[in-house]
Amino acid sequence: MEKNAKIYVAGHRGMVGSAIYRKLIKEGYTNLLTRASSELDLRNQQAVTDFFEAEKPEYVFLAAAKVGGIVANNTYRADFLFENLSIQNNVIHQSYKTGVKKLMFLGSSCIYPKLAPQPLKEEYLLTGLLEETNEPYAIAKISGIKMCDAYRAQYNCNFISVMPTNLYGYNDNYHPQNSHVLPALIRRFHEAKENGLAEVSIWGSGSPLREFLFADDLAEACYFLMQNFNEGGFLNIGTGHDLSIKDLALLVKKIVGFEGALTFDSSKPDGTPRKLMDVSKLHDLGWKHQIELEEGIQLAYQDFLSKQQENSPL
Ligand SMILES: NC(=O)C1=CN([C@@H]2O[C@H](COP(=O)(O)OP(=O)(O)OC[C@H]3O[C@@H](n4cnc5c(N)ncnc54)[C@H](OP(=O)(O)O)[C@@H]3O)[C@@H](O)[C@H]2O)C=CC1
Ligand SMILES: C[C@H]1O[C@H](OP(=O)(O)OP(=O)(O)OC[C@H]2O[C@@H](n3cnc4c(=O)[nH]c(N)nc43)[C@H](O)[C@@H]2O)[C@@H](O)[C@@H](O)C1=O
Repeated sequence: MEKNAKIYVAGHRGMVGSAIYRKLIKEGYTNLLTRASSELDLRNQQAVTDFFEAEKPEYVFLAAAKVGGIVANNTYRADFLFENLSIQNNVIHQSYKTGVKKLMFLGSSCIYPKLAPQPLKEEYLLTGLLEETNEPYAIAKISGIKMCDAYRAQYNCNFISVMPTNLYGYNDNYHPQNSHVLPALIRRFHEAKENGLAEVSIWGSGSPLREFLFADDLAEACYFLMQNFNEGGFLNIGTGHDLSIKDLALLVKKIVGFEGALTFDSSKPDGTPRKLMDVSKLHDLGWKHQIELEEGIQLAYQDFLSKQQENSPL
């Protein structure tokens, strides 16, 4: 990508979009295009058409989506399907219509079958039933991959797809019910420590295994792949290591400095037992993560605390 290329970062205010935006600024890109959802609702087909015709970006990072944890996915099933299909249909189609040179679509590790062999290889897609709690979101993400491939086949569009594992980092979503596990635990342990609570409740059994990649590492991978990956299908992006939710909780507990006990709330869903990404294709291309989990959680906790002090919305 030329340094003065017009690059649209869709979702630039989110955790992933803001990390990609920071990376592009650091690399000296001077012509970045952004819109908040309040300025441009990507579910609105006419608004997206008008925007692309007026702005004609050359490159697009599609990091705008309706995103949330296991309970949010299972509660707002229709919204996760409709909003994500609308956003990606509009952005991918208008990218084709206006001649975008390259687009990156961000999917998620939830696309894989619930009980696929581990670690998950890209070829395991659509080889089994999906995890029920996030099936709508997964169907939308699988559709995004297939749409990029269909536009490559029919219109020769260079639209690539990447599948990140669970992410965390700066500007994460700390909503008590709708967030993912890692930010949820940072907030819950912090508030328990501040309020002198005796125990903290962890959703589910604590037995599921999850892999976590720091969002700025993901941004590095997205930048690397935007420069070096020009094929159909998709690539896993992760660390290649996972841990149990119980061990994650004990790590967050230690970092936050909460000294009470853990309890496990079996009324909440465990979701997929494990979804460790096979990242050998990405490693073979020459990229590997840099930020390990303990350091990443410390960085995320500092960001959480700074936002608390600013009283900015969590
Ligand atoms: N977080 C995670 O663990 C993982 C995330 N991903 C993927 O990464 C991408 C980004 O996720 P993440 O950064 O965590 O999500 P966030 O919720 O932090 O950010 C999502 C962004 O999408 C924008 N957005 C949502 N709806 C609309 C809309 N209707 N019109 C315009 N913009 C909209 C929001 O804009 P605004 O702020 O202006 O409202 C927001 O900035 C998604 O594709 C997600 O599937 C993949 C794997 C794991
Ligand atoms: C990225 C990925 O993220 C989601 O899938 P998920 O990984 O299952 O999501 P999660 O982070 O919410 O849960 C992981 C595990 O953690 C346990 N857990 C414990 N305590 C809390 C807790 O307090 N909050 C949450 N959210 N989970 C908790 C929880 O019970 C589960 O066993 C989907 O968006 C999916 O579509 C997707 O793409």
